[in-house]
Amino acid sequence: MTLENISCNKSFGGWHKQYRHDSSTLGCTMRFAIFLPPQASEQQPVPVLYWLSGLTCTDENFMQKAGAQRLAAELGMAIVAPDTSPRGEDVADDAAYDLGQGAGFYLNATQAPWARHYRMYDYVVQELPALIEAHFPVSQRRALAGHSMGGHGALTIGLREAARYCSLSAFSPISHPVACPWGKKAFTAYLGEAPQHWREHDASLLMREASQGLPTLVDQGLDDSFLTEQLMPEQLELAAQHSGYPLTLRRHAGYDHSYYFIASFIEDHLRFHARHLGLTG
Ligand SMILES: N[C@@H](CCC(=O)N[C@@H](CSC=O)C(=O)NCC(=O)O)C(=O)O
Repeated sequence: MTLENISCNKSFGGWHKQYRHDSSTLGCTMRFAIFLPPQASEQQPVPVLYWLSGLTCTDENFMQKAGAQRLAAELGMAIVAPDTSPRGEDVADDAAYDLGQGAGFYLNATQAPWARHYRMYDYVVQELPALIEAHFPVSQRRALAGHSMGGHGALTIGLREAARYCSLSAFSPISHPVACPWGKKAFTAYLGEAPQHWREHDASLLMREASQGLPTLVDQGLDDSFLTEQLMPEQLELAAQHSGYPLTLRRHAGYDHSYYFIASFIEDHLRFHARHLGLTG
């Protein structure tokens, strides 16, 4: 598998780099970003936090706006940020911001015209970590986090693939997509109209049935314009209470849906993951 390096910037003693590669899972060329802390070496492979971004994002939003590099460098944690969908002229798309390119919803589509390329679940779970672990000085200790659509991705993937991760976190996740407009629209297009095929992509439904769980931190701003109609964190909370899932859900007065909110609390998420990745006590 060939990786093409397209940018390289020193940051807090480590390196922020972007790469392009041909994805066999998605059938297109993909871009991702990686932050490697100064500690990373073949002798000392470091654990990795995978960050899944939200609607309209690329690999760049988190890396440029969240302000995670200083602490990741201190903790000795790599961060990988993939794109949010397959990309390219021959990849199906939609004019709306919440479907198609930039809106992959971290699932494997089953419906035409999406099924050919939209396989972000397999890309995030299998292809990307295999690529990262083969080419960079990182260990197989992984954590998963994300924002909004990416929070939905982090929670649903972590709930279904618990053996692959040490911890999960999310900012403002789409917590109950089977019941919100973003989720219903995307799931109808990608998975078809039958809601029984949607269940395994709904964090609240998965959490409700979970028999064991990963330590999970969720932060939600109370001035988020998407809170009531799209995000529904209370459904996640009810599900965790039902199954005894180890969820910590925090609500923050005055914060909205933006990266200003993420930047305000990213330190807590990195320290939370560092504990569960074995970097700190
Ligand atoms: N109405 C906006 C919607 C796009 C938006 O708010 N995107 C969020 C994620 S929303 C859920 O997944 C985001 O992270 N944007 C990028 C950023 O850098 O802030 C629109 O039309 O764009």
